[in-house]
Amino acid sequence: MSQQESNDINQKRENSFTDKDNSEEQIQKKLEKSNDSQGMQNKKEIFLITGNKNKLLEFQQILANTHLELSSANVDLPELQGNPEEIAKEKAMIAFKEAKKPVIVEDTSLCFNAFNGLPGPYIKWFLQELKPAGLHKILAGFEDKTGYAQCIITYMSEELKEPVCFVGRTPGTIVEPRGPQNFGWDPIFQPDGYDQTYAELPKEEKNKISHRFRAIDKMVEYFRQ
Ligand SMILES: O=c1[nH]c(=O)c2ncn([C@@H]3O[C@H](COP(=O)(O)OP(=O)(O)OP(=O)(O)O)[C@@H](O)[C@H]3O)c2[nH]1
Ligand SMILES: [Mg+2]
Repeated sequence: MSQQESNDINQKRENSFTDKDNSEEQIQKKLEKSNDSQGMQNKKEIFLITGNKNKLLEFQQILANTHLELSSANVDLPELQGNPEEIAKEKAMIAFKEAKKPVIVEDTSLCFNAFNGLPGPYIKWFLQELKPAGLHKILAGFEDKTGYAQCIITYMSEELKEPVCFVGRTPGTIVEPRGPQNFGWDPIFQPDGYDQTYAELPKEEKNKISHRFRAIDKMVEYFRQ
């Protein structure tokens, strides 16, 4: 990477922390507030930074009966380009630098096999412009409608040289939208073995088989040791 490219990336990071809702001061306030929820005993605290309310809700539901106690801060972290693991690791490094304490972040991909894994980590921007129905339509010219949902949770702390990743994948098919439209691409993702989409499934069912559940399960094991 050239010096200029490296400067540009650093500038992008600086800018993302000086947006009006995301100034360094605002972020520090949010992070300090989250420290108030400490003081739990016999439970290990994990600190999640995400700007996505629905993700946070699923984390809370899935972790409810585990030895992990979740606290969180609502910050939409910058995401650089790269493959899903690179993006997730970089996101964790930025989060750790800001939080100055052990932190987890999560990055979700929706991958189409006909597109060799794209849109992948860029699904957020595709979804924003095309909506779930348009996402299904872009596969019209392809016979293969299969894909997978992937969640990468990344943990970073002072003891680690680099972030640790926990990857969860759920295979499925991209279908016409069915079910409530309140969470992302849930209405177009039908997991293998089910005739309902993520959106149509009761939340308890989604949380037993989802990409997020599978990644969280690996993380819970890691923290048990
Ligand atoms: O139907 C869905 N079921 C899910 O289980 C799910 N998990 C994430 N998403 C969406 O996929 C994109 C990921 O981007 P993403 O990982 O960068 O998330 P984000 O930017 O919203 O939050 P964060 O990065 O602050 O944590 C965003 O559009 C999310 O809304 C989901 N949609
Ligand atoms: Mg994001």
